[in-house]
Amino acid sequence: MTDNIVSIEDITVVFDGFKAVNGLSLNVRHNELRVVIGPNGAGKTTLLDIICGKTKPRQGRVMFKGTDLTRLEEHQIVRLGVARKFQTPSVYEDLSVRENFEVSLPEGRSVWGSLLFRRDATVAKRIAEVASWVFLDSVLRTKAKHLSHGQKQWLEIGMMLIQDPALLLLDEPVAGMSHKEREQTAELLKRIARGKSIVVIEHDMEFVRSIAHTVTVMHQGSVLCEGSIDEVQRNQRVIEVYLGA
Ligand SMILES: Nc1ncnc2c1ncn2[C@@H]1O[C@H](COP(=O)(O)OP(=O)(O)OP(=O)(O)O)[C@@H](O)[C@H]1O
Repeated sequence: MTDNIVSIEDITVVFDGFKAVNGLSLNVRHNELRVVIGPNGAGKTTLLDIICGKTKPRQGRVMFKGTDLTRLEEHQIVRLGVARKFQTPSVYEDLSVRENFEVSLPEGRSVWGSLLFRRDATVAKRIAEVASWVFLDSVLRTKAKHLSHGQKQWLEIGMMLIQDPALLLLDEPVAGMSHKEREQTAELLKRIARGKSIVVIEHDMEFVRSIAHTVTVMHQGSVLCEGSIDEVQRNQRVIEVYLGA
């Protein structure tokens, strides 16, 4: 029995002859909050794209719950328990916060367009619970378009949580957030990681320091080093890559 929720094994991705990811291997444990950092173009977003099935590698496997995700379609990967958040928040602007949660529920998806599924007590409880986790319980009736940028980021994280995934993939979740919102998001991610695994791409080193269990540094499509934030910040090759970038 492996302690890893996801094992990325020797992945290579080629775009027009260019190796965006080059023989990359990475393991993420259950209930781990892993941060991936690296200079622009290091292949961080491509890594998340491979796990969620958006990009197919030329070589390698991504093992999750005994299944090779590289053989599955994106919607099948979502159903297995992998949720992805892109850099820009993507919420339904004209729907309220509550409705955004409703359409994200596994039950809501099949009737999308009508919103006619039962608003039973279980659904209401689940929405209230998630709304409170992501600091939106007081704005459940507000249309998403009236939320601040930070609140939209939280809403999207809530829309992932409501599906109860085992693994969350987050691309720069605190971009555009205020200092206070960043602190709240750090607390949120730490709380989520008590029961789920998270892989987060982040540039803000103060934020990274506040959340990371282990930091993976990517460079030119491969893992340059892995360790605690202090270990990677002391690493001579990491310093060279960042100064030379
Ligand atoms: N669809 C694509 N077609 C061609 N090249 C691509 C494609 N997607 C990414 N690339 C290239 O692959 C490399 C890795 O890109 P990726 O977006 O994964 O890097 P990143 O580490 O996330 O960078 P950033 O921090 O700037 O977001 C870059 O050189 C990028 O230009």
